[in-house]
Amino acid sequence: MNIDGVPHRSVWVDAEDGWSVHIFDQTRLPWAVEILRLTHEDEVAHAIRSMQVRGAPLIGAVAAYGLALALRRDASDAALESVAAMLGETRPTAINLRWALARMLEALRPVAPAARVAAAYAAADAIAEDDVATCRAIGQHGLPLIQAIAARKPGKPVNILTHCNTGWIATVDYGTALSVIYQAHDAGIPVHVWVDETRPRNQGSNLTAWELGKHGVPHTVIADNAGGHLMQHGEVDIVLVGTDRVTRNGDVANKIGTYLKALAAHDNKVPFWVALPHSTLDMSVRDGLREIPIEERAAEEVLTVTGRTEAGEVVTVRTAAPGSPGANPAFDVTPARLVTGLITERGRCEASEAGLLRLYPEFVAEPEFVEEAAN
Ligand SMILES: CSC[C@@H](O)[C@@H](O)C(=O)COP(=O)(O)O
Repeated sequence: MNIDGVPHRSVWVDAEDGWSVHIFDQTRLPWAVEILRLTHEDEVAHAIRSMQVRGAPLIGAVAAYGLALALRRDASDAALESVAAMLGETRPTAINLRWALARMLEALRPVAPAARVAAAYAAADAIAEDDVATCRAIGQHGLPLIQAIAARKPGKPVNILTHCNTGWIATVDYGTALSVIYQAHDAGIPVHVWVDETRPRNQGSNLTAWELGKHGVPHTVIADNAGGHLMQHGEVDIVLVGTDRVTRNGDVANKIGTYLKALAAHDNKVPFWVALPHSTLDMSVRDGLREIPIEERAAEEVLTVTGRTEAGEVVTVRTAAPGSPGANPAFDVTPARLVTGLITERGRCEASEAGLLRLYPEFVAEPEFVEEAAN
């Protein structure tokens, strides 16, 4: 995608030195577009934990480059295993992190230490390129859903509600749910996006709104609690979200609040679609509610809010009553029964084991490799 006409990806290797890794500091957006240069796996771990990089596919790709950075100093078997384990612990819910590290280990374990650095950059590049192609294809497979709604209401915009940030800066490029929206907008379909602000980290009002604005997509930021009301009044044609992990039976882990949107959509007969790349599938898990680890983040994120003053200063202020404790589960699980369907790079399917196996027949046998990567 691009920022003010300049093409960008969300992670890239420095073109001059050929090894350091660049990301956008997403904790600074939308107030400032700042690029960080990462040179050490500990900086990568910090970037993931502190959400300088975030979004399931992006944290996988950045972790892969983090492993390559580490191997430059020590390419031994022991370093390979310990750094992969360390990076795998940085965030628990998005399976893409473990998927990417498992793929790196699979590629690098058979390679002699002397050849590992080049192989690691090649494997990380392959993960990034795969994500770009995958996310582009997700948009293409989602586009007919928007076209069909547009055909039913000629001359009027298709109203899409989305949660969190699923755009190009949450992936390597294009995005997941937002890839569908970008491609619909680029195809000339009038769309309007209801952007959930997505408390407590405000990925919607900070990042999705910024992305959509830069791309010229009409949108409106709403409080997280407004979606049900809008659906009751016919103001939402479709809900499109991304996900951090989809289980074998089609349960969907995503940013906290997604489940409530799915319930409201179900009650109002609004289609609720989930866009995902193959790297988000966890075919080793059958029961999302019980088996997916839900990240618990600092209560401070809930008790405070960060914004920019009129004078241009970015400040964090306390909004909760002094002394009140907070709780901050960062994800929830939407049961498959509330999901209209899944949009993947291979096409669309129902959120069920049968639907997923139709698109991904290679998973007929249950894999175990994903959890292995973190051990
Ligand atoms: C890239 S789309 C799927 C998800 O990663 C996205 O919706 C999301 O929940 C991101 O959470 P975050 O905590 O900002 O990393």
